[in-house]
Amino acid sequence: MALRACGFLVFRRLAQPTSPGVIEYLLLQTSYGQHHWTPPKGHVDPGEDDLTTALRETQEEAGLGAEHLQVLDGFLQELHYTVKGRPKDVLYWLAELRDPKTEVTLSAEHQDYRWARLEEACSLAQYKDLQDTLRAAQRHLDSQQEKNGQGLS
Ligand SMILES: Nc1nc2c(ncn2[C@@H]2O[C@H](COP(=O)(O)OP(=O)(O)OP(=O)(O)OP(=O)(O)OC[C@H]3O[C@@H](n4cnc5c(=O)[nH]c(N)nc54)[C@H](O)[C@@H]3O)[C@@H](O)[C@H]2O)c(=O)[nH]1
Repeated sequence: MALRACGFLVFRRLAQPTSPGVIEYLLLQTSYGQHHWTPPKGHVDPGEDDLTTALRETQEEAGLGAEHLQVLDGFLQELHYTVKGRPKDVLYWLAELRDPKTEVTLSAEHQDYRWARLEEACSLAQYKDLQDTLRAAQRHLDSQQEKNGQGLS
């Protein structure tokens, strides 16, 4: 059976005095293995539902709880890759940090974090499937912004 993990592409909007808000995505760098960068996510516990896992892992790994996050409707991406010969399914929702100044608090699983604009986030992410997911998130946010009559950078 495939491993299953769930998490959030957490983003924040930084208000700009002369231009529309800049979007930054939260990535965490693991303190083990290849020190890869990943959005907050983790394995689904037995009997746990996917969204609860995403919230729990984001609280544990970044110190951001449901009260800090606005989960967006209409965005859910599923990644499928292999870890040590075993298939793994990873689900990401998109969530906005309500107050962009909220501090991130790491656990021992991660050694660093970065708020990164799309291109930097894609460069940190390394994996094409995660890069595609970040780009899909940006398209989703851009299209929402267009509907609301505002531009995004
Ligand atoms: N000491 C040590 N301990 C480890 C290690 N490994 C785990 N632990 C322990 O596990 C706990 C974490 O448990 P949770 O938080 O519940 O789970 P996750 O959040 O799911 O975390 P993981 O790290 O298990 O899973 P991934 O991020 O998926 O990385 C697995 C591999 O997949 C590749 N990979 C990663 N992302 C992508 C992607 O987007 N796209 C593609 N295509 N590939 C990707 C990459 O090659 C990577 O090496 C830690 O506390 C450690 O105790 C390790 O190597 N050494």
